[in-house]
Amino acid sequence: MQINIIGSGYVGTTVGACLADLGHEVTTIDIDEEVVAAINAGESPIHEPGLDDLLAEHVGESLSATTSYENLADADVTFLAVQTPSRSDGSIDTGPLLSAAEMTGEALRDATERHLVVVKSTVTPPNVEELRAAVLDGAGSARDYVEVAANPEFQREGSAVEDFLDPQKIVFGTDSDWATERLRAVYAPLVADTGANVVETDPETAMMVKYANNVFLASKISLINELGNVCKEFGIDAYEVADAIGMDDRIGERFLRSGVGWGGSCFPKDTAALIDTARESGYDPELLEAVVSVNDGQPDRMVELLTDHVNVEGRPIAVLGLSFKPGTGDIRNSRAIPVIERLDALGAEVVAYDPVAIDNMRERFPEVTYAEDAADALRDAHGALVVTDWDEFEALDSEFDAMARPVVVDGRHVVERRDGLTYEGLTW
Ligand SMILES: NC(=O)c1ccc[n+]([C@@H]2O[C@H](COP(=O)([O-])OP(=O)(O)OC[C@H]3O[C@@H](n4cnc5c(N)ncnc54)[C@H](O)[C@@H]3O)[C@@H](O)[C@H]2O)c1
Ligand SMILES: O=c1ccn([C@@H]2O[C@H](COP(=O)(O)OP(=O)(O)O[C@H]3O[C@H](CO)[C@@H](O)[C@H](O)[C@H]3O)[C@@H](O)[C@H]2O)c(=O)[nH]1
Repeated sequence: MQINIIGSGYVGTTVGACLADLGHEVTTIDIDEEVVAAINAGESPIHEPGLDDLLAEHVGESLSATTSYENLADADVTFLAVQTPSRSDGSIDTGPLLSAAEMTGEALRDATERHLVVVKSTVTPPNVEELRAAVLDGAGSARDYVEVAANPEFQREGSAVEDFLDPQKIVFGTDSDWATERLRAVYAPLVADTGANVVETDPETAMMVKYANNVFLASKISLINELGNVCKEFGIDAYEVADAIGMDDRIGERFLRSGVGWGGSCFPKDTAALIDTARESGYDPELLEAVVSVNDGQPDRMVELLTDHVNVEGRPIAVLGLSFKPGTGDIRNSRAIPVIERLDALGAEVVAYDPVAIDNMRERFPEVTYAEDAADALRDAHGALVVTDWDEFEALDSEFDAMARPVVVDGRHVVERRDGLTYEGLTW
């Protein structure tokens, strides 16, 4: 099939490369010329394991990128994978996506064959109608040839390629059998390969599934963090407790890693948007508000554990890990941001290190000192905070001996306790 993907960020680039890998002819379209040039050069515009290899294999063959919407109608399906960032009230800013939807509709004005526009971006159920209208209004007199569907994406950053090519479920939200058939055809090679579960429903329910999925996982982490905070009060190791409760398959062992909390471009944004949209509809989602509040408290708790041991004012303090999780350079809503802000407010001199995310964090905090490696950050530091669970932090050992005050607050359960090191786990 011929497929267009509008938006070549984390989702669009991964989905485009993976659909090309499944045998489709894919064109990715982005308004950012640098992003388009990178893809056409076979280089991923983002750090995502496996993506460079897929681009190198398929660019110039079945995958190409452009800034032009001109030939959209030549394809069978157009996916919209444009950003939907949070506004300060928690609602999502659908502006960029609506504008892409309108441009897509306009590009289909001369369509003479049916075309399916699929929303892959995450939008709340009430936003679906707005998007439908934007595409169809854009299409004008060709509107009868165009239909809008939803196909939310469940990939995680750091394992996006693997997640897309081996999904636990695929969700089709459509208004007609024709649209369902078209989505089935897009995913047919993947379903044949993996036997993935396919959920077929309407577009609004499909988007609610996406929100419920993310908010459930964020709540699970906040619950284990709350339990972990109580464990810490009693001198109990929350990881031992989590291992035990995870044996109950009604609870499950995954997503029970307590610590400094959830960040990223999705959990914070999606939780805030669901709270906002529920409130707008007249329902007050108290539990979800508590889920956010527990998460917001963890970075401060981490800094407090350090200040229980050392005076940070005017002293170099190492912050290890800046991305919101390992395997990505993405710092959107990384827990490192409130940690650095808190240290800064206390007058500490932050020395930060991350294997991938330094350039991104430098834009956010240009005044922070960035170290070459973890050993460099730890040298002469009066304390260290481990914020991201990069594998390389597990191997740290004698590097702690070079600290001026060997105190480590571990927010991710990665550092080994050792003689001569004052070690504080956040929830253990
Ligand atoms: N990041 C993830 O892992 C993930 C996973 C599942 C779902 N989602 C959802 O997918 C959507 C996209 O997220 P992302 O992280 O890929 O965003 P992103 O910011 O990485 O990428 C968005 C891209 O869209 C481009 N763009 C903006 N307006 C455009 C237009 N009019 N025409 C063409 N391109 C345009 C931007 O230049 C950018 O490259 C969001 O709704 C997000 O919630 C993200
Ligand atoms: O036990 C855990 C698991 C995760 N996290 C944190 O939770 C955040 C999110 O992690 P993860 O879900 O692995 O990464 P994302 O790339 O944000 O993926 C989530 O958000 C995506 C965007 O919507 C969805 O597609 C995915 O299914 C969903 O897992 C990160 O800060 C993790 O450090 C924990 O603190 N403890």
